[in-house]
Formats: sequence, structure tokens, C-alpha cells
Amino acid sequence: MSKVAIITGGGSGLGQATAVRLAEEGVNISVVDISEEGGNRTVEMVKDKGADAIFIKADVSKNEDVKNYVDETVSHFGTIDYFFNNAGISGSGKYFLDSDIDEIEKIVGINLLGALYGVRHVAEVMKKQGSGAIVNTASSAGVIGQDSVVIYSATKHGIIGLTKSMVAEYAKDGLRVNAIAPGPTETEMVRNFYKDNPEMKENAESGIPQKRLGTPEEVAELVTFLLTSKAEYINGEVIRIDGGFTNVK
Ligand SMILES: NC(=O)C1=CN([C@@H]2O[C@H](COP(=O)(O)OP(=O)(O)OC[C@H]3O[C@@H](n4cnc5c(N)ncnc54)[C@H](O)[C@@H]3O)[C@@H](O)[C@H]2O)C=CC1
Ligand SMILES: CC(=O)C(C)=O
Repeated sequence: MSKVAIITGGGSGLGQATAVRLAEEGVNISVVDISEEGGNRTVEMVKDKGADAIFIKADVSKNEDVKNYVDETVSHFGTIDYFFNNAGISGSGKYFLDSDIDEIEKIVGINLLGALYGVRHVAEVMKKQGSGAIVNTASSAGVIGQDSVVIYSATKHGIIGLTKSMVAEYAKDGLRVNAIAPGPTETEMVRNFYKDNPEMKENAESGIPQKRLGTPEEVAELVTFLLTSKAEYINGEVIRIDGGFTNVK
């Protein structure tokens, strides 16, 4: 029987690339995104690979939307085998003391509360099933400190705490929970961030030992490995995929 994955932020970037890669493995996908246009495009891309997909519109910072995408997935596909808990936003690039409270609430709401709500509802289904694999999207800014991204970095460090502590509570129930920590990767989010903060692009590229940004397809390959049975004994890990960036910082 085909496996089923929920991917949040599935309408673009890392989520979209992972949807396509999982579809190549025959996995059916619930594409969750706030953007109907992006989400529907991903559904078409998954179907082109021969797998089934539905789009569920949700703002992950709203608990009722999160509960709804979980319920809709179970009612349509009957199960949730994999969860790529990935939707997120960057920030303005301002120094922390120049940022306002609205920015703090927005980034924390989407990146951290959204991820916590997601795991809260998905893990309940997986625990009942006695199996399931989750990959949470952290960031290189979740394993090291960096200027201009204090709020973002705080949320991504939180994602890592969520990942490790879930394992302490639910590995015995058949759950695997891992995190990825990508360095700068060529997606819409990063293109927009560097457009507003061009000096950070130069700093990023020169600071990466491999001297290039990552690609969404490289990240999708890692997520697919971690979600599927090939990684059956990997649990609570934070896998960096950053061209060596955080190893030389
Ligand atoms: N691109 C990069 O360099 C890196 C990205 N990340 C993380 O990867 C994740 C995905 O980012 P990218 O693919 O790069 O960005 P992206 O901007 O290409 O994709 C993010 C998707 O999330 C959706 N989204 C935004 N807010 C949402 C909300 N409230 N509810 C539901 N969906 C929402 C957007 O509509 C978009 O489709 C994020 O968590 C980001 O922090 C981590 C490290 C590096
Ligand atoms: C956006 C982001 O997470 C990085 C590492 O650039």
C-alpha cells in the first residue's frame, strides 16, 4: 500500500522539491500551504510523477488550521506515515533591537508555534498507528548564532529542542523524529532575503567552504532518506546540509 506524507510549506522551495522526490518513491502527498497557487502547482507536479496529491490551504500559525489539515489528510488518505514539518519564513534582516514586536510574533507564530501544533496533532495519529516518521526543518541558524536573524535563529533552535525531546517521549511508540539544518539554499525565501540584504549574500557565499548555496533537490534527497525506512534506526538527529558552513564557523 502507498505511503502518505503531509508536507507543510509544500507550495514552494524545500517543501515542493520534497513532494516531487517523495512522489518518485510512490508516496501520496497532502500539500499544505497558505498559498493556493503554489500548493496547487505542487499537486500537479506530484500527479505528473504518478502519485496522488491533495492541496489543503492552511496558515500553520493557527491551531485550528493545523488540526484541519491533519483531519483532512486522515479522512482522504486514511493514514499519515510521514510528516515534513517545514513551513517557515525568514525575517527582515534587521538587528534585534531594531525589530518590532509584530515581527517577533509573526516569526515565532509560523516557525515555532506552527511546528509545535503540527507535531502535536500529527504525532497523536502516528502514536495510535504505532509508527510514523517526522522531519522538522531547522536551519544552520538553529545550530549556531548569527547576526541579523536573532528571532529566526531562536525559533530554529526551538525546533531542535522539539525534535530531541519528542524522541525521549515517543520513540517507544514507534515514532522517529529528526531535524534538518540546511544552510542557505536557493529558494524564493532566500532570494527575497538577499534582495533586501545583498551584503548577506556575499558573506554567506564566501563563508561556505563549497562556495555555493545548496539546492532544494539536495535537501529533498536528505528528507526522503530520513522519512523512509532506509533511516529506520536514526532518531533525534539534527542533520546539517550546508556545504560545510557550520563546521568552519
Ligand atoms: N532556503 C534556505 O536557505 C533555508 C530554509 N530553511 C527553512 O526551510 C523551510 C522552507 O523554506 P524555503 O523552502 O526556503 O522557503 P519558500 O519561501 O520557498 O517556501 C516556504 C513555503 O511556506 C509557505 N508558508 C509561509 N507561511 C506559511 C504559513 N503561515 N502557513 C502555511 N504555509 C506558509 C509559503 O507560502 C511557501 O510556499 C522554512 O522553514 C525555512 O526557514 C532553513 C534553512 C535554509
Ligand atoms: C534562511 C536560512 O535558514 C539560512 C540558513 O540562510
